Amino acid sequence: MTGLTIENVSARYGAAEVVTDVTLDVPRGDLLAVLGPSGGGKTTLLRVAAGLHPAASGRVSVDDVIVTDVPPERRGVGLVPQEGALFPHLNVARNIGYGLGRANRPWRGGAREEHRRRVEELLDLVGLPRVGDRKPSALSGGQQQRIALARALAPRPSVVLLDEPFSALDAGLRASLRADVRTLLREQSVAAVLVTHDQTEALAMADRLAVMLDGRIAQVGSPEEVYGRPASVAVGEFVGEAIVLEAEAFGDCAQTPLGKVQLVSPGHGVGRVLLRPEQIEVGAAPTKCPAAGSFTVRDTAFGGAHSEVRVEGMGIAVRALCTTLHGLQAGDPVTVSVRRPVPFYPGG
Ligand SMILES: Nc1ncnc2c1ncn2[C@@H]1O[C@H](COP(=O)(O)OP(=O)(O)OP(=O)(O)O)[C@@H](O)[C@H]1O
Repeated sequence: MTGLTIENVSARYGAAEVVTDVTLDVPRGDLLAVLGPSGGGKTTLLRVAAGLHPAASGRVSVDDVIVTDVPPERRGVGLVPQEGALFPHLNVARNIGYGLGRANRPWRGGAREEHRRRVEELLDLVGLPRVGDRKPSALSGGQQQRIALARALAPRPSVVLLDEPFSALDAGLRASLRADVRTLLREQSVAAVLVTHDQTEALAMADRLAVMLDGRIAQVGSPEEVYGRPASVAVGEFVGEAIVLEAEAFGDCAQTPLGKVQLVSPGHGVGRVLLRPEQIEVGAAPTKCPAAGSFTVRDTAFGGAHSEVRVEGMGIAVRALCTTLHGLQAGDPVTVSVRRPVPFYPGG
């Protein structure tokens, strides 16, 4: 199943290149999340894919057809922009109808009936069957984004591009809407690209995750790969909380302030390792003869499924996420170890 292919695409505003040599491939039914800091070029990349901004070089294909020079409405690409995407003066049905491209065209044969049926089908699809007559202002933020999605899906595109579609919604609504949208996009078998700077959203929704830093794709992989084996410290620090420690590697292991750690692939010499708070295991230290170089608890915070223990020692302070606090309290001596192998990045 082909979908969207972006090959060696660069894009500029005047002399400034903001997207550099990007290559990405999104099969139908898959969702690729593009995650990156503000100003990294994510929106510009989407606009190039949608045909709303010219590529300075490279090419864009939809279902194996090169569309780099095809106008937006003929590319088979739907766009769900950030908030405020609906026309306020049109009711919901007409907003969706706009996506069907009926503007200024006469009705012929059963076209009117067919159009009405498709709009109803789309309203059902996004779970809002009875709001066709309402104005967008009479809908909640989440409902408006569902309608924006229905409008994008109306002409049965091969590709749907979503530009921070949930950014205006509160956390609870966001979580439920993103699960619904994910299911819907998969059922419709479209190739979807979601642009976001929200790591949780990207990790939760993506089949594959691309991290975009300074206009370039710094890494593409499954969410687990990118989170667990970031290609660089910069990627690791952007995708989730990172603990970066000085290290000296000797083969499969490295010496760090948290003791000896196992490496995901062999390394040598000085550099850094990157780990996640849930990889740190904290245990009560023997009180009679505590080992030299042990750690003490700075503070704890019970958090239900995951509690937080902040420990300090050996000149560093780290935050560990644990499933239980084991009765630990501030000032308690503890031992600290690292679960699972960690990536090593050579260099001072
Ligand atoms: N119309 C424009 N004219 C000139 N420069 C622009 C224009 N739009 C964006 N830029 C610049 O291009 C760079 C990339 O912007 P872009 O909006 O693609 O980034 P982004 O990763 O989507 O950011 P955000 O997450 O804040 O939306 C930024 O430096 C931005 O200032």
